[in-house]
Amino acid sequence: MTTAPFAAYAPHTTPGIAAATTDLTKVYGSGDTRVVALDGVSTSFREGEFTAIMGPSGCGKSTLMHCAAGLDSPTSGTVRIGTTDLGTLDDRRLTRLRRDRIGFVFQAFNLVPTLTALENITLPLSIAGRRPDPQWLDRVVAMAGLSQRLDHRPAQLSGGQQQRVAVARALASQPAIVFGDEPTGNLDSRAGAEILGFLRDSVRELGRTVVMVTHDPVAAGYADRVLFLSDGRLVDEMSHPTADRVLDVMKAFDSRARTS
Ligand SMILES: Nc1ncnc2c1ncn2[C@@H]1O[C@H](COP(=O)(O)OP(=O)(O)OP(=O)(O)O)[C@@H](O)[C@H]1O
Repeated sequence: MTTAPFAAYAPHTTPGIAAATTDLTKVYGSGDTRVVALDGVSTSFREGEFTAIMGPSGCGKSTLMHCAAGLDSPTSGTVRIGTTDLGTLDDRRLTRLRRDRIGFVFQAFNLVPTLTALENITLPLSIAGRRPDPQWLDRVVAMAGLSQRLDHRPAQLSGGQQQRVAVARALASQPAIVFGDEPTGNLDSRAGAEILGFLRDSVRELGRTVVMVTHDPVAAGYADRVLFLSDGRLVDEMSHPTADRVLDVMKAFDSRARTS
């Protein structure tokens, strides 16, 4: 395991890179309450790749995801989505970029209860005044296994089905990258496996790029690559992960935390 600050891939505007961070630092508070949540994180997310971000509680996973997705602004460093440096955008253009090029899936499904599944899936496009591409939408809905549920409202769907609606909603605009923050955190293992399979298929079959924060080594085992954060720094990376290998790295974090 590497212990020095870890730079996974060259963080430049290389073709084939969906998003990249360079020397990303995020500091919350000041004085006695100062917390360095991210401490110089440089990494990139290749197009058509599924990346999981893992690490002990409080290591900065959500902060990294929120900064990379333009939901939070870094203290210093840069974030690029494709070739666009988010630091150069005013609020209006940043909002538009998030709407048009980024999909989000959170632990809470965040569906509108009065809308049907189909209306929820197409809501961001409707708000943007865009019409969904019918062929794309059909593929996403079929992949989500929701073809027979499109007229149902969220209360008529299981938790797993609701999260599948949320993933379909994230994919509906054909985003350059989808960010997930613990997308299986509210689901039992079977429903979670369906969501993870759906995210993986969206990468393999639809060519999307997915970045997911998770605590769960089984979830990370669905990814192509796992980045490990510790104390706001990237400390390791694993390609072609398995749940067992991820668990071994997480146990090493735990034992270091106990002995330090
Ligand atoms: N708004 C905030 N104000 C102050 N400190 C914050 C804020 N958000 C996060 N932090 C701190 O920054 C550090 C990183 O938090 P973050 O939520 O990114 O970690 P995490 O790895 O996602 O944690 P968890 O796995 O527990 O969700 C933590 O020490 C946290 O307490």
